[in-house]
Amino acid sequence: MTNQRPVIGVLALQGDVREHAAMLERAGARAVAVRRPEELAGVDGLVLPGGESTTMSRLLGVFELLDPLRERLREGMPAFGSCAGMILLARQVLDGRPDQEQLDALDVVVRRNAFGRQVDSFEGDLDVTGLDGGPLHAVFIRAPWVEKAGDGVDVLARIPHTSEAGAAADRIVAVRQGTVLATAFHPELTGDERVHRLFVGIVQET
Ligand SMILES: NC(=O)CC[C@H](N)C(=O)O
Repeated sequence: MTNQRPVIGVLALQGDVREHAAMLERAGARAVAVRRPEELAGVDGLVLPGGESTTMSRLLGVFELLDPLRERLREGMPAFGSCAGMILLARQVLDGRPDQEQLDALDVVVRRNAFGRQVDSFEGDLDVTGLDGGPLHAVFIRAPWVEKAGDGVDVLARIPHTSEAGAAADRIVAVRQGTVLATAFHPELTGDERVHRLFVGIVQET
């Protein structure tokens, strides 16, 4: 579907739905909210925003989206998960709730609230593979990190070695596996739509 304006859904159960939609529009897509299976059926790709992965996992069940979403991901629908969205897309979560559901669309193990309770939120500049135009300013909010990535997963960004990084230095915070993209941070909050552009490009190529 190269060169067309793709229709990209934003999972609208929780989180920065409007912000993601605005960034997608700026990046050349048409954004629609997805809350029902019929809405999911009509999109070319899906953004899963941040929020609380335990709650979002429960709401996916309540809104009867869990099976249709798994099915579309299995069929290759492109998806971009930010923060809690990254957790949902992962194969496995550490420090999650035993009953939280995984979509298993990314061959990664993520650690929830990985940066520790003292570090609720922080910001920093990251080099992200595939983004032109210099480092990306990234906002982390009770963020996960990728503890382990499978062979088919491209690591796009890691926490840099700085004096304050401590045990977080080198941790993986952005990944791509085929048509599935995920960031531990919130690119919808900084006014820089490069990550959304990358995702719109993935959808157009699919
Ligand atoms: N900003 C976020 O999405 C936070 C994620 C949240 N800590 C979770 O476990 O799902």
